Amino acid sequence: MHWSAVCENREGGAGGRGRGGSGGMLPPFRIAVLGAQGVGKTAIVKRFLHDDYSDVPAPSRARRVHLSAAVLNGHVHDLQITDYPAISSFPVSSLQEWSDACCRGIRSAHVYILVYDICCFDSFEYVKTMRQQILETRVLGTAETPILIVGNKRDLQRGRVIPRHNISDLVRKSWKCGYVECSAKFNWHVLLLFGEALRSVGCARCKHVHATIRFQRALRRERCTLM
Ligand SMILES: Nc1nc2c(ncn2[C@@H]2O[C@H](COP(=O)(O)OP(=O)(O)OP(=O)(O)O)[C@@H](O)[C@H]2O)c(=O)[nH]1
Repeated sequence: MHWSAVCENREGGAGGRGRGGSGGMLPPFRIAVLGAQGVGKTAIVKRFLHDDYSDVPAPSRARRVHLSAAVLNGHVHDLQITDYPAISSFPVSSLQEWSDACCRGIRSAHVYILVYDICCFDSFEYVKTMRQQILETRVLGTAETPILIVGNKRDLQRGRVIPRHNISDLVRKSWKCGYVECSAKFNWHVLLLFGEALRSVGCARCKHVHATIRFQRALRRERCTLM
């Protein structure tokens, strides 16, 4: 068994066409990355896709859609990772979603990655509110969309504003969500968090082995190529 990933550099506002419809490939996993301004959403995505990082802040005004593909046990899965700017609220209806260009596609994500900055209390409050709004706007009777909470800037651990165990207990035990702390700057646990996200989507072909382990194994064997 192996896990490797090949990521393309197709980016844009409209999302483009995935490869899910062709050649019998599976439909794309849509991953939405949300969080308050400056928490490091773009840095995380950039680190994951391009192994690149910059200390220069570049505030996003529009959402950015990245298309990539993961090869799982010989099957190609399209990934659509959307890096959203800090939205003021989660759209309550499809109409609201489509009337705000920043929010397009947000309600149909397969997994939400909610990022906060471990040194910024307000950014955790943002995540709390966003999670609540996602739960409230979910269409009744539909399957739950997994939510992964991510504490970024782990390298600034000394400036942490809420003890890790408090957050992790709340998130894991009460919210029943996954929790990962990472540093986009130092590339700590970035791969792990995307592995968690994919695992939570319930990828049929990776349910027996933790997706993260596959990523890491693949990387060790140099089977994972990020272009
Ligand atoms: N120390 C440290 N700084 C980080 C880390 N990740 C991001 N940053 C810095 O935080 C700032 C904001 O990062 P962005 O990736 O632009 O944050 P964002 O959430 O995409 O911001 P908006 O798009 O404006 O909402 C930049 O100066 C980054 O260099 C990290 O892991 N550690």
